[in-house]
Amino acid sequence: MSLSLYACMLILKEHHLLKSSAIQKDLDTKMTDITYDSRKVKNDAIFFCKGDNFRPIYLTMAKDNGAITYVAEQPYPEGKGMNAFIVTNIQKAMALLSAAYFDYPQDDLFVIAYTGTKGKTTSAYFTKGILDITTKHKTALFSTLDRIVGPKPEQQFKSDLTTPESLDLFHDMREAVDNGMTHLIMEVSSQAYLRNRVFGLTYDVGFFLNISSDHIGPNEHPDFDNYLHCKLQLLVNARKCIINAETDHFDEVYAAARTTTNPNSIYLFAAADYQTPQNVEIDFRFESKEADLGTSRFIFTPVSEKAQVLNVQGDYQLSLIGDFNESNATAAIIAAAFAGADTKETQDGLVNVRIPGRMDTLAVPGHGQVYVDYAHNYVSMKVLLRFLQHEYQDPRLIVVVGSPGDKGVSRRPGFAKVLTEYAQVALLTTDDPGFENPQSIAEQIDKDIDHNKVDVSIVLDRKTAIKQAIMMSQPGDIVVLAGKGADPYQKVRGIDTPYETDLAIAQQIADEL
Ligand SMILES: CC(=O)N[C@H]1[C@@H](OP(=O)(O)OP(=O)(O)OC[C@H]2O[C@@H](n3ccc(=O)[nH]c3=O)[C@H](O)[C@@H]2O)O[C@H](CO)[C@@H](O)[C@@H]1O[C@H](C)C(=O)N[C@@H](C)C(=O)N[C@H](CCC(=O)O)C(=O)O
Ligand SMILES: Nc1ncnc2c1ncn2[C@@H]1O[C@H](COP(=O)(O)OP(=O)(O)OP(=O)(O)O)[C@@H](O)[C@H]1O
Repeated sequence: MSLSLYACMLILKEHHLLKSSAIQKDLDTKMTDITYDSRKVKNDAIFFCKGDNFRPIYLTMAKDNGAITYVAEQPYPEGKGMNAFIVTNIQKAMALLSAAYFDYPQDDLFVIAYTGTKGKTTSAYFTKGILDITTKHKTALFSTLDRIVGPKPEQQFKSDLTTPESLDLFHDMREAVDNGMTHLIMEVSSQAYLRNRVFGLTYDVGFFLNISSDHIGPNEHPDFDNYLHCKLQLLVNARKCIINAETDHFDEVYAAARTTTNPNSIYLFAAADYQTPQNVEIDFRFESKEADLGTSRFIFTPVSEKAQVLNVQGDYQLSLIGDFNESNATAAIIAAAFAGADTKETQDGLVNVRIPGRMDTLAVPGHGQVYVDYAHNYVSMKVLLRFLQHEYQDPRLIVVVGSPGDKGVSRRPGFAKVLTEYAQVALLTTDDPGFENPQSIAEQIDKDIDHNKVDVSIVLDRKTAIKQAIMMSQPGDIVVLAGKGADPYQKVRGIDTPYETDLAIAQQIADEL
Protein backbone atom coordinates (compact mmCIF):
# COMPACT_ATOMS: atom_id res chain seq x y z
CA MET A 1 0.00 0.00 0.00
CA SER A 2 1.18 3.50 -0.67
CA LEU A 3 0.02 7.07 -1.18
CA SER A 4 1.75 9.87 -3.07
CA LEU A 5 2.11 13.44 -1.87
CA TYR A 6 0.18 14.47 -4.96
CA ALA A 7 -2.78 12.21 -4.05
CA CYS A 8 -2.79 13.62 -0.51
CA MET A 9 -2.83 17.14 -1.86
CA LEU A 10 -5.70 16.42 -4.25
CA ILE A 11 -7.84 14.66 -1.64
CA LEU A 12 -7.35 17.38 0.97
CA LYS A 13 -8.05 20.15 -1.52
CA GLU A 14 -11.11 18.41 -2.91
CA HIS A 15 -12.59 18.30 0.60
CA HIS A 16 -11.53 21.86 1.42
CA LEU A 17 -9.43 20.66 4.31
CA LEU A 18 -6.02 21.99 3.25
CA LYS A 19 -4.85 25.21 4.88
CA SER A 20 -1.24 25.06 3.69
CA SER A 21 1.44 22.63 2.67
CA ALA A 22 5.21 22.37 2.61
CA ILE A 23 6.56 19.94 0.07
CA GLN A 24 10.26 19.03 0.39
CA LYS A 25 10.41 16.48 -2.35
CA ASP A 26 8.89 15.54 -5.66
CA LEU A 27 5.08 15.38 -5.52
CA ASP A 28 5.33 11.82 -6.84
CA THR A 29 7.08 10.78 -3.63
CA LYS A 30 5.18 7.88 -2.10
CA MET A 31 4.53 7.20 1.56
CA THR A 32 4.64 3.48 2.28
CA ASP A 33 3.50 3.52 5.90
CA ILE A 34 0.74 5.39 7.71
CA THR A 35 0.21 5.92 11.45
CA TYR A 36 -0.80 8.28 14.25
CA ASP A 37 1.54 6.64 16.75
CA SER A 38 5.19 7.69 16.74
CA ARG A 39 6.14 4.38 18.31
CA LYS A 40 4.90 2.50 15.28
CA VAL A 41 6.47 4.61 12.53
CA LYS A 42 8.39 2.82 9.78
CA ASN A 43 10.47 4.36 7.02
CA ASP A 44 8.76 6.73 4.58
CA ALA A 45 5.66 7.05 6.76
CA ILE A 46 2.94 9.65 6.82
CA PHE A 47 2.31 10.64 10.45
CA PHE A 48 -0.86 12.26 11.86
CA CYS A 49 -0.46 14.67 14.78
CA LYS A 50 -3.82 14.18 16.47
CA GLY A 51 -5.49 13.80 19.80
CA ASP A 52 -6.07 15.54 23.09
CA ASN A 53 -2.87 14.07 24.45
CA PHE A 54 -0.67 14.77 21.45
CA ARG A 55 2.77 16.19 22.29
CA PRO A 56 5.17 17.76 19.69
CA ILE A 57 7.88 15.39 20.94
CA TYR A 58 5.91 12.61 19.24
CA LEU A 59 6.55 14.31 15.91
CA THR A 60 10.26 14.42 16.66
CA MET A 61 10.11 10.71 17.47
CA ALA A 62 8.14 10.01 14.29
CA LYS A 63 10.69 11.89 12.18
CA ASP A 64 13.59 10.08 13.86
CA ASN A 65 11.86 6.78 13.19
CA GLY A 66 11.52 7.50 9.46
CA ALA A 67 8.35 9.53 8.89
CA ILE A 68 8.77 11.83 5.87
CA THR A 69 5.38 13.58 5.96
CA TYR A 70 3.18 14.89 8.73
CA VAL A 71 -0.43 16.06 8.78
CA ALA A 72 -1.54 18.41 11.56
CA GLU A 73 -3.83 21.30 12.36
CA GLN A 74 -0.85 23.58 12.92
CA PRO A 75 2.75 23.65 11.72
CA TYR A 76 5.33 22.30 14.17
CA PRO A 77 9.02 23.32 14.26
CA GLU A 78 9.71 19.67 15.14
CA GLY A 79 8.57 18.79 11.60
CA LYS A 80 11.24 20.91 9.92
CA GLY A 81 12.59 19.13 6.83
CA MET A 82 9.46 16.96 6.50
CA ASN A 83 6.62 17.34 4.02
CA ALA A 84 3.71 18.94 5.83
CA PHE A 85 -0.02 19.20 5.22
CA ILE A 86 -1.69 21.66 7.57
CA VAL A 87 -5.41 20.97 7.67
CA THR A 88 -8.54 22.43 9.18
CA ASN A 89 -9.64 19.13 10.72
CA ILE A 90 -7.13 16.41 11.48
CA GLN A 91 -9.72 13.69 12.11
CA LYS A 92 -11.42 14.22 8.75
CA ALA A 93 -8.08 14.41 6.98
CA MET A 94 -6.93 11.19 8.64
CA ALA A 95 -10.13 9.36 7.65
CA LEU A 96 -9.91 10.44 4.00
CA LEU A 97 -6.19 9.79 3.61
CA SER A 98 -6.45 6.42 5.39
CA ALA A 99 -9.25 5.29 3.07
CA ALA A 100 -7.11 6.28 0.09
CA TYR A 101 -3.93 4.70 1.51
CA PHE A 102 -5.70 1.39 2.01
CA ASP A 103 -7.26 1.74 -1.47
CA TYR A 104 -10.90 2.08 -0.45
CA PRO A 105 -11.48 -1.44 0.90
CA GLN A 106 -15.14 -0.60 1.63
CA ASP A 107 -15.79 -0.78 -2.11
CA ASP A 108 -15.09 -4.52 -1.97
CA LEU A 109 -17.34 -5.20 1.01
CA PHE A 110 -21.09 -5.24 1.54
CA VAL A 111 -21.16 -3.07 4.64
CA ILE A 112 -23.93 -3.37 7.24
CA ALA A 113 -23.81 -0.77 10.03
CA TYR A 114 -25.68 -0.62 13.32
CA THR A 115 -26.16 2.31 15.61
CA GLY A 116 -28.39 2.66 18.65
CA THR A 117 -27.94 3.12 22.37
CA LYS A 118 -28.64 -0.56 22.93
CA GLY A 119 -28.63 -3.71 20.85
CA LYS A 120 -25.76 -2.97 18.45
CA THR A 121 -23.54 -5.86 19.55
CA THR A 122 -26.43 -8.30 19.79
CA SER A 123 -27.79 -7.41 16.36
CA ALA A 124 -24.31 -7.57 14.88
CA TYR A 125 -23.69 -11.07 16.27
CA PHE A 126 -27.09 -12.27 15.11
CA THR A 127 -26.31 -10.98 11.62
CA LYS A 128 -22.93 -12.67 11.65
CA GLY A 129 -24.54 -15.95 12.69
CA ILE A 130 -26.69 -15.84 9.57
CA LEU A 131 -24.17 -14.48 7.10
CA ASP A 132 -21.51 -16.97 8.15
CA ILE A 133 -23.82 -19.55 6.56
CA THR A 134 -24.79 -17.42 3.54
CA THR A 135 -21.26 -16.25 2.74
CA LYS A 136 -19.50 -19.41 3.92
CA HIS A 137 -17.56 -17.58 6.64
CA LYS A 138 -16.63 -14.60 4.52
CA THR A 139 -18.24 -12.06 6.84
CA ALA A 140 -16.06 -9.72 8.88
CA LEU A 141 -17.22 -8.17 12.15
CA PHE A 142 -16.13 -4.97 13.89
CA SER A 143 -17.91 -4.99 17.24
CA THR A 144 -17.39 -3.80 20.79
CA LEU A 145 -16.33 -7.31 21.73
CA ASP A 146 -14.38 -8.69 18.78
CA ARG A 147 -12.81 -7.58 15.55
CA ILE A 148 -12.93 -10.44 13.04
CA VAL A 149 -11.03 -9.81 9.80
CA GLY A 150 -10.79 -13.35 8.48
CA PRO A 151 -11.86 -16.94 9.05
CA LYS A 152 -8.74 -18.08 10.94
CA PRO A 153 -8.42 -17.82 14.74
CA GLU A 154 -5.43 -15.48 14.42
CA GLN A 155 -7.62 -13.12 12.35
CA GLN A 156 -9.90 -12.53 15.34
CA PHE A 157 -8.98 -10.23 18.22
CA LYS A 158 -10.53 -8.27 21.09
CA SER A 159 -11.65 -4.72 20.36
CA ASP A 160 -10.56 -1.71 22.35
CA LEU A 161 -13.23 0.60 20.91
CA THR A 162 -16.71 -0.04 19.52
CA THR A 163 -15.75 1.77 16.32
CA PRO A 164 -12.01 1.98 15.76
CA GLU A 165 -10.04 5.08 14.89
CA SER A 166 -10.44 5.78 11.13
CA LEU A 167 -6.93 4.69 10.27
CA ASP A 168 -7.40 1.37 12.08
CA LEU A 169 -10.85 0.97 10.56
CA PHE A 170 -9.62 1.20 6.98
CA HIS A 171 -6.56 -0.88 7.82
CA ASP A 172 -8.73 -3.67 9.20
CA MET A 173 -11.14 -3.43 6.28
CA ARG A 174 -8.21 -3.89 3.90
CA GLU A 175 -7.08 -6.94 5.91
CA ALA A 176 -10.60 -8.32 5.71
CA VAL A 177 -10.73 -7.89 1.93
CA ASP A 178 -7.27 -9.41 1.50
CA ASN A 179 -8.39 -12.34 3.65
CA GLY A 180 -11.25 -12.99 1.24
CA MET A 181 -14.07 -11.38 3.22
CA THR A 182 -16.98 -10.15 1.13
CA HIS A 183 -19.24 -8.71 3.85
CA LEU A 184 -18.66 -6.55 6.91
CA ILE A 185 -20.93 -5.97 9.87
CA MET A 186 -19.92 -3.03 12.01
CA GLU A 187 -21.16 -1.22 15.09
CA VAL A 188 -21.00 2.54 14.79
CA SER A 189 -20.88 4.47 18.03
CA SER A 190 -21.94 8.08 18.36
CA GLN A 191 -18.33 8.85 19.31
CA ALA A 192 -17.31 7.58 15.89
CA TYR A 193 -19.23 10.45 14.32
CA LEU A 194 -18.25 12.97 16.97
CA ARG A 195 -14.61 12.09 16.31
CA ASN A 196 -14.94 11.63 12.53
CA ARG A 197 -13.75 8.03 12.69
CA VAL A 198 -16.12 7.06 9.87
CA PHE A 199 -15.93 10.30 7.93
CA GLY A 200 -16.49 9.60 4.23
CA LEU A 201 -17.72 6.05 4.75
CA THR A 202 -21.00 4.95 3.14
CA TYR A 203 -22.82 1.81 4.28
CA ASP A 204 -24.86 -0.46 2.06
CA VAL A 205 -27.40 -0.89 4.85
CA GLY A 206 -27.58 1.30 7.95
CA PHE A 207 -29.68 0.57 11.03
CA PHE A 208 -31.00 2.91 13.69
CA LEU A 209 -32.07 0.68 16.58
CA ASN A 210 -33.02 3.07 19.38
CA ILE A 211 -31.90 6.05 21.40
CA SER A 212 -31.98 6.74 25.11
CA SER A 213 -30.02 9.04 27.36
CA ASP A 214 -26.43 7.84 27.73
CA HIS A 215 -22.87 8.80 26.86
CA ILE A 216 -23.32 12.40 27.95
CA GLY A 217 -20.55 13.98 29.97
CA PRO A 218 -17.16 15.66 29.85
CA ASN A 219 -15.40 12.94 27.85
CA GLU A 220 -18.39 12.09 25.66
CA HIS A 221 -21.23 14.22 24.27
CA PRO A 222 -21.98 17.70 25.65
CA ASP A 223 -25.74 17.05 25.65
CA PHE A 224 -28.48 14.76 24.34
CA ASP A 225 -29.01 16.81 21.16
CA ASN A 226 -25.40 16.29 20.20
CA TYR A 227 -25.66 12.57 21.00
CA LEU A 228 -28.74 12.20 18.81
CA HIS A 229 -27.24 14.33 16.04
CA CYS A 230 -24.14 12.12 15.92
CA LYS A 231 -26.21 8.93 15.83
CA LEU A 232 -28.41 10.27 13.01
CA GLN A 233 -25.35 10.69 10.80
CA LEU A 234 -25.36 6.95 10.19
CA LEU A 235 -28.63 7.24 8.29
CA VAL A 236 -27.37 10.15 6.25
CA ASN A 237 -24.51 7.92 5.12
CA ALA A 238 -26.44 4.73 4.32
CA ARG A 239 -27.74 3.63 0.93
CA LYS A 240 -30.61 1.78 2.60
CA CYS A 241 -31.90 2.96 5.96
CA ILE A 242 -33.63 0.60 8.35
CA ILE A 243 -35.27 2.14 11.40
CA ASN A 244 -36.83 0.63 14.49
CA ALA A 245 -40.12 2.54 14.37
CA GLU A 246 -40.48 2.07 18.14
CA THR A 247 -37.46 4.26 18.84
CA ASP A 248 -37.79 7.44 20.86
CA HIS A 249 -37.42 10.56 18.69
CA PHE A 250 -38.83 8.67 15.71
CA ASP A 251 -39.77 11.89 13.86
CA GLU A 252 -36.22 13.20 13.89
CA VAL A 253 -34.79 9.82 13.02
CA TYR A 254 -37.11 9.32 10.06
CA ALA A 255 -36.50 12.87 8.85
CA ALA A 256 -32.73 12.34 8.97
CA ALA A 257 -33.04 9.25 6.80
CA ARG A 258 -35.16 11.12 4.28
CA THR A 259 -32.65 13.96 3.87
CA THR A 260 -30.42 11.77 1.72
CA THR A 261 -32.38 8.59 1.03
CA ASN A 262 -35.37 8.03 -1.19
CA PRO A 263 -38.35 6.74 0.85
CA ASN A 264 -38.25 3.62 -1.34
CA SER A 265 -34.98 2.72 0.33
CA ILE A 266 -36.12 3.45 3.87
CA TYR A 267 -37.64 0.54 5.81
CA LEU A 268 -39.32 0.52 9.20
CA PHE A 269 -39.77 -2.38 11.57
CA ALA A 270 -41.83 -2.77 14.72
CA ALA A 271 -43.62 -5.27 16.93
CA ALA A 272 -46.88 -6.65 15.53
CA ASP A 273 -49.11 -4.41 17.62
CA TYR A 274 -47.09 -1.21 17.40
CA GLN A 275 -48.66 1.75 15.66
CA THR A 276 -46.42 4.67 14.64
CA PRO A 277 -47.97 7.91 15.84
CA GLN A 278 -48.01 9.40 12.33
CA ASN A 279 -49.42 6.25 10.76
CA VAL A 280 -46.28 5.77 8.70
CA GLU A 281 -46.36 2.41 6.95
CA ILE A 282 -44.39 -0.33 8.73
CA ASP A 283 -42.44 -2.63 6.40
CA PHE A 284 -41.58 -5.50 8.75
CA ARG A 285 -43.36 -6.83 11.82
CA PHE A 286 -42.34 -9.35 14.45
CA GLU A 287 -44.60 -11.11 16.88
CA SER A 288 -43.58 -13.07 19.98
CA LYS A 289 -44.76 -16.62 20.30
CA GLU A 290 -44.74 -18.80 23.38
CA ALA A 291 -41.21 -19.08 24.76
CA ASP A 292 -39.51 -20.98 27.53
CA LEU A 293 -36.70 -19.91 29.79
CA GLY A 294 -34.07 -21.04 27.32
CA THR A 295 -35.44 -19.92 23.98
CA SER A 296 -37.39 -17.10 22.34
CA ARG A 297 -39.71 -17.71 19.41
CA PHE A 298 -41.23 -15.16 17.10
CA ILE A 299 -42.78 -14.72 13.70
CA PHE A 300 -41.19 -12.31 11.26
CA THR A 301 -43.36 -10.88 8.50
CA PRO A 302 -42.50 -8.49 5.69
CA VAL A 303 -45.77 -6.57 5.34
CA SER A 304 -45.27 -3.76 2.85
CA GLU A 305 -45.03 -4.40 -0.87
CA LYS A 306 -41.41 -3.33 -1.04
CA ALA A 307 -40.50 -5.54 1.95
CA GLN A 308 -42.18 -8.64 0.58
CA VAL A 309 -39.63 -9.05 -2.20
CA LEU A 310 -37.13 -10.06 0.47
CA ASN A 311 -38.93 -13.33 1.06
CA VAL A 312 -37.69 -14.12 4.56
CA GLN A 313 -41.05 -14.51 6.22
CA GLY A 314 -41.00 -17.26 8.82
CA ASP A 315 -40.87 -18.59 12.36
CA TYR A 316 -37.61 -17.93 14.13
CA GLN A 317 -36.06 -19.23 17.30
CA LEU A 318 -33.29 -17.73 19.45
CA SER A 319 -31.16 -19.20 22.21
CA LEU A 320 -30.96 -15.73 23.68
CA ILE A 321 -34.00 -14.86 25.73
CA GLY A 322 -35.39 -11.37 26.32
CA ASP A 323 -38.14 -9.75 24.28
CA PHE A 324 -35.69 -6.99 23.31
CA ASN A 325 -33.59 -9.63 21.58
CA GLU A 326 -36.49 -10.39 19.23
CA SER A 327 -36.26 -6.78 18.09
CA ASN A 328 -32.48 -7.15 17.67
CA ALA A 329 -32.95 -10.39 15.74
CA THR A 330 -35.53 -8.71 13.51
CA ALA A 331 -32.92 -6.14 12.55
CA ALA A 332 -30.48 -8.96 11.82
CA ILE A 333 -32.98 -10.80 9.62
CA ILE A 334 -33.53 -7.67 7.54
CA ALA A 335 -29.80 -7.00 7.26
CA ALA A 336 -29.05 -10.56 6.24
CA ALA A 337 -31.91 -10.59 3.74
CA PHE A 338 -30.50 -7.50 2.03
CA ALA A 339 -27.15 -9.28 1.94
CA GLY A 340 -28.73 -12.27 0.18
CA ALA A 341 -29.70 -14.72 2.97
CA ASP A 342 -32.77 -16.93 2.56
CA THR A 343 -35.22 -18.08 5.24
CA LYS A 344 -33.50 -21.39 5.97
CA GLU A 345 -30.05 -19.81 6.33
CA THR A 346 -31.58 -17.15 8.56
CA GLN A 347 -33.35 -19.65 10.79
CA ASP A 348 -30.25 -21.87 11.05
CA GLY A 349 -27.96 -18.92 11.59
CA LEU A 350 -29.96 -17.34 14.39
CA VAL A 351 -30.86 -20.33 16.47
CA ASN A 352 -27.52 -20.97 18.15
CA VAL A 353 -26.13 -17.47 18.51
CA ARG A 354 -24.93 -16.68 22.02
CA ILE A 355 -23.10 -13.52 22.93
CA PRO A 356 -20.69 -13.41 25.85
CA GLY A 357 -22.13 -11.43 28.75
CA ARG A 358 -25.61 -11.10 27.25
CA MET A 359 -28.23 -13.08 29.19
CA ASP A 360 -25.71 -15.67 30.40
CA THR A 361 -27.41 -17.75 33.03
CA LEU A 362 -26.51 -20.18 35.78
CA ALA A 363 -28.63 -22.22 38.19
CA VAL A 364 -27.06 -22.34 41.64
CA PRO A 365 -28.27 -25.38 43.58
CA GLY A 366 -30.20 -24.38 46.69
CA HIS A 367 -30.17 -20.74 45.62
CA GLY A 368 -31.60 -18.50 42.91
CA GLN A 369 -31.12 -18.38 39.16
CA VAL A 370 -28.24 -16.08 38.20
CA TYR A 371 -28.29 -13.84 35.11
CA VAL A 372 -25.18 -12.04 33.88
CA ASP A 373 -26.03 -9.23 31.51
CA TYR A 374 -24.34 -6.19 30.02
CA ALA A 375 -27.29 -3.90 30.83
CA HIS A 376 -25.71 -0.67 31.95
CA ASN A 377 -28.10 2.20 31.62
CA TYR A 378 -31.68 2.90 32.66
CA VAL A 379 -33.37 1.58 29.54
CA SER A 380 -31.39 -1.64 29.22
CA MET A 381 -31.79 -2.44 32.95
CA LYS A 382 -35.47 -1.71 32.69
CA VAL A 383 -36.08 -4.04 29.75
CA LEU A 384 -33.99 -6.71 31.44
CA LEU A 385 -35.65 -6.53 34.88
CA ARG A 386 -39.12 -6.15 33.38
CA PHE A 387 -38.54 -9.24 31.25
CA LEU A 388 -37.28 -11.32 34.20
CA GLN A 389 -40.10 -10.09 36.43
CA HIS A 390 -42.61 -11.16 33.81
CA GLU A 391 -41.02 -14.48 32.85
CA TYR A 392 -40.47 -15.63 36.44
CA GLN A 393 -43.77 -14.22 37.63
CA ASP A 394 -42.68 -11.63 40.15
CA PRO A 395 -39.64 -13.26 41.71
CA ARG A 396 -37.51 -11.50 44.29
CA LEU A 397 -34.95 -9.59 42.19
CA ILE A 398 -31.50 -9.24 43.74
CA VAL A 399 -29.33 -6.95 41.63
CA VAL A 400 -25.57 -6.42 41.77
CA VAL A 401 -24.63 -3.29 39.88
CA GLY A 402 -22.15 -0.42 39.74
CA SER A 403 -21.68 2.56 37.48
CA PRO A 404 -18.47 3.48 35.69
CA GLY A 405 -16.33 6.46 36.57
CA ASP A 406 -15.45 9.34 34.25
CA LYS A 407 -18.38 8.75 31.90
CA GLY A 408 -22.10 8.11 31.57
CA VAL A 409 -22.93 10.04 34.74
CA SER A 410 -26.65 9.95 33.87
CA ARG A 411 -26.55 6.21 34.45
CA ARG A 412 -26.34 6.75 38.22
CA PRO A 413 -29.79 8.30 38.75
CA GLY A 414 -30.98 5.91 36.03
CA PHE A 415 -29.91 2.90 38.06
CA ALA A 416 -31.51 4.36 41.19
CA LYS A 417 -34.79 4.77 39.30
CA VAL A 418 -34.83 1.33 37.76
CA LEU A 419 -33.82 -0.39 41.01
CA THR A 420 -36.61 1.42 42.81
CA GLU A 421 -39.08 0.33 40.12
CA TYR A 422 -38.12 -3.35 39.97
CA ALA A 423 -35.58 -4.64 42.53
CA GLN A 424 -36.13 -5.86 46.05
CA VAL A 425 -32.44 -6.04 46.94
CA ALA A 426 -29.55 -4.04 45.48
CA LEU A 427 -25.85 -4.51 46.11
CA LEU A 428 -24.05 -1.45 44.80
CA THR A 429 -20.53 -2.29 43.76
CA THR A 430 -17.59 -1.39 41.55
CA ASP A 431 -17.70 -1.18 37.75
CA ASP A 432 -14.76 0.45 35.96
CA PRO A 433 -14.31 3.34 38.42
CA GLY A 434 -11.51 4.90 36.38
CA PHE A 435 -10.24 7.97 38.19
CA GLU A 436 -13.31 8.31 40.43
CA ASN A 437 -13.84 6.93 43.93
CA PRO A 438 -16.10 3.84 43.66
CA GLN A 439 -17.60 4.54 47.09
CA SER A 440 -18.68 7.97 45.94
CA ILE A 441 -20.19 6.53 42.72
CA ALA A 442 -22.12 3.98 44.77
CA GLU A 443 -23.36 6.69 47.12
CA GLN A 444 -24.56 8.75 44.16
CA ILE A 445 -26.70 5.82 43.03
CA ASP A 446 -27.82 5.06 46.55
CA LYS A 447 -29.05 8.56 47.37
CA ASP A 448 -31.82 8.41 44.73
CA ILE A 449 -33.07 4.91 45.57
CA ASP A 450 -36.31 4.65 47.53
CA HIS A 451 -35.13 2.70 50.58
CA ASN A 452 -38.70 1.83 51.51
CA LYS A 453 -38.83 -0.31 48.41
CA VAL A 454 -35.30 -1.61 48.02
CA ASP A 455 -32.93 -3.12 50.57
CA VAL A 456 -29.61 -1.53 49.58
CA SER A 457 -26.05 -2.22 50.62
CA ILE A 458 -22.77 -0.95 49.28
CA VAL A 459 -20.23 -3.73 48.81
CA LEU A 460 -17.35 -2.34 46.81
CA ASP A 461 -15.47 -5.57 46.18
CA ARG A 462 -17.44 -6.94 43.24
CA LYS A 463 -16.59 -10.56 43.93
CA THR A 464 -17.79 -10.22 47.52
CA ALA A 465 -20.97 -8.50 46.33
CA ILE A 466 -21.67 -11.35 43.91
CA LYS A 467 -21.06 -13.92 46.62
CA GLN A 468 -23.35 -12.14 49.07
CA ALA A 469 -26.08 -11.83 46.44
CA ILE A 470 -25.94 -15.51 45.54
CA MET A 471 -25.71 -16.72 49.13
CA MET A 472 -28.71 -14.66 50.26
CA SER A 473 -30.81 -15.88 47.34
CA GLN A 474 -33.39 -18.62 47.80
CA PRO A 475 -34.74 -20.98 45.14
CA GLY A 476 -37.17 -18.90 43.06
CA ASP A 477 -35.16 -15.71 43.45
CA ILE A 478 -33.36 -14.12 40.51
CA VAL A 479 -29.85 -12.72 40.95
CA VAL A 480 -28.88 -10.21 38.28
CA LEU A 481 -25.20 -9.38 37.84
CA ALA A 482 -25.48 -6.31 35.66
CA GLY A 483 -23.27 -3.98 33.73
CA LYS A 484 -20.02 -5.80 33.18
CA GLY A 485 -21.18 -8.49 30.81
CA ALA A 486 -18.13 -10.60 29.95
CA ASP A 487 -15.56 -7.87 30.63
CA PRO A 488 -12.41 -9.54 31.97
CA TYR A 489 -11.12 -6.32 33.55
CA GLN A 490 -11.93 -3.42 35.85
CA LYS A 491 -10.73 -0.09 34.48
CA VAL A 492 -8.98 1.54 37.44
CA ARG A 493 -6.95 4.75 37.10
CA GLY A 494 -6.17 4.19 33.44
CA ILE A 495 -5.26 0.53 33.86
CA ASP A 496 -7.27 -2.50 32.80
CA THR A 497 -6.96 -4.50 36.01
CA PRO A 498 -7.63 -8.22 35.36
CA TYR A 499 -11.02 -9.39 36.58
CA GLU A 500 -12.26 -12.98 36.45
CA THR A 501 -15.66 -12.03 34.88
CA ASP A 502 -19.03 -12.10 36.63
CA LEU A 503 -19.97 -15.47 35.20
CA ALA A 504 -16.69 -17.13 36.21
CA ILE A 505 -17.08 -15.79 39.75
CA ALA A 506 -20.69 -16.99 39.97
CA GLN A 507 -19.65 -20.41 38.65
CA GLN A 508 -16.84 -20.61 41.20
CA ILE A 509 -19.25 -19.79 44.03
CA ALA A 510 -21.68 -22.44 42.77
CA ASP A 511 -18.86 -25.01 42.53
CA GLU A 512 -17.74 -24.33 46.09
CA LEU A 513 -21.17 -24.93 47.61
C1 LIG B 1 -12.37 10.62 23.28
C2 LIG B 1 -11.85 9.71 22.24
O1 LIG B 1 -12.53 9.32 21.33
N1 LIG B 1 -10.55 9.38 22.37
C3 LIG B 1 -9.96 8.42 21.45
C4 LIG B 1 -8.88 9.10 20.61
O2 LIG B 1 -8.00 9.74 21.46
P1 LIG B 1 -7.24 11.00 20.97
O3 LIG B 1 -7.40 11.20 19.50
O4 LIG B 1 -7.63 12.11 21.86
O5 LIG B 1 -5.77 10.52 21.15
P2 LIG B 1 -5.02 10.47 22.54
O6 LIG B 1 -5.35 9.22 23.25
O7 LIG B 1 -5.21 11.77 23.21
O8 LIG B 1 -3.47 10.35 22.09
C5 LIG B 1 -2.78 11.38 21.35
C6 LIG B 1 -2.00 10.85 20.21
O9 LIG B 1 -0.62 10.72 20.57
C7 LIG B 1 -0.09 9.57 20.00
N2 LIG B 1 1.11 9.13 20.71
C8 LIG B 1 1.05 8.83 22.04
C9 LIG B 1 2.21 8.40 22.71
C10 LIG B 1 3.43 8.32 22.00
O10 LIG B 1 4.48 7.95 22.53
N3 LIG B 1 3.42 8.64 20.68
C11 LIG B 1 2.30 9.04 20.02
O11 LIG B 1 2.37 9.30 18.84
C12 LIG B 1 -1.25 8.59 20.08
O12 LIG B 1 -1.08 7.52 19.18
C13 LIG B 1 -2.44 9.48 19.72
O13 LIG B 1 -2.60 9.56 18.33
O14 LIG B 1 -8.19 8.16 19.81
C14 LIG B 1 -7.62 7.08 20.55
C15 LIG B 1 -6.98 6.17 19.52
O15 LIG B 1 -5.95 6.85 18.91
C16 LIG B 1 -8.68 6.34 21.32
O16 LIG B 1 -8.10 5.31 22.07
C17 LIG B 1 -9.40 7.29 22.24
O17 LIG B 1 -10.53 6.61 22.83
C18 LIG B 1 -10.70 6.71 24.23
C19 LIG B 1 -9.66 5.85 24.93
C20 LIG B 1 -12.10 6.21 24.61
O18 LIG B 1 -12.29 5.51 25.55
N4 LIG B 1 -13.09 6.58 23.89
C21 LIG B 1 -14.48 6.23 24.20
C22 LIG B 1 -15.22 7.40 24.84
C23 LIG B 1 -15.20 5.84 22.93
O19 LIG B 1 -14.88 6.25 21.84
N5 LIG B 1 -16.24 5.02 23.07
C24 LIG B 1 -17.10 4.62 21.98
C25 LIG B 1 -18.28 3.84 22.54
C26 LIG B 1 -19.17 4.78 23.32
C27 LIG B 1 -20.38 5.13 22.52
O20 LIG B 1 -21.20 4.22 22.26
O21 LIG B 1 -20.52 6.32 22.14
C28 LIG B 1 -16.38 3.66 21.04
O22 LIG B 1 -16.57 3.76 19.81
O23 LIG B 1 -15.65 2.79 21.54
N1 LIG C 1 -33.02 -3.54 21.77
C1 LIG C 1 -32.70 -3.32 23.04
N2 LIG C 1 -33.36 -2.42 23.79
C2 LIG C 1 -33.03 -2.18 25.07
N3 LIG C 1 -32.04 -2.85 25.72
C3 LIG C 1 -31.36 -3.77 25.03
C4 LIG C 1 -31.64 -4.04 23.66
N4 LIG C 1 -30.79 -5.00 23.25
C5 LIG C 1 -29.98 -5.29 24.28
N5 LIG C 1 -30.32 -4.57 25.37
C6 LIG C 1 -29.69 -4.56 26.69
O1 LIG C 1 -28.47 -3.84 26.55
C7 LIG C 1 -27.35 -4.65 26.87
C8 LIG C 1 -26.26 -4.42 25.87
O2 LIG C 1 -26.66 -4.96 24.63
P1 LIG C 1 -25.70 -4.82 23.38
O3 LIG C 1 -24.31 -5.15 23.81
O4 LIG C 1 -26.26 -5.56 22.25
O5 LIG C 1 -25.84 -3.27 23.11
P2 LIG C 1 -24.80 -2.22 22.54
O6 LIG C 1 -25.59 -1.23 21.76
O7 LIG C 1 -23.72 -2.90 21.79
O8 LIG C 1 -24.27 -1.59 23.88
P3 LIG C 1 -22.96 -0.69 24.21
O9 LIG C 1 -22.94 0.50 23.29
O10 LIG C 1 -23.17 -0.31 25.60
O11 LIG C 1 -21.77 -1.58 23.97
C9 LIG C 1 -27.86 -6.08 26.86
O12 LIG C 1 -27.11 -6.86 27.74
C10 LIG C 1 -29.31 -5.92 27.24
O13 LIG C 1 -29.43 -5.85 28.63
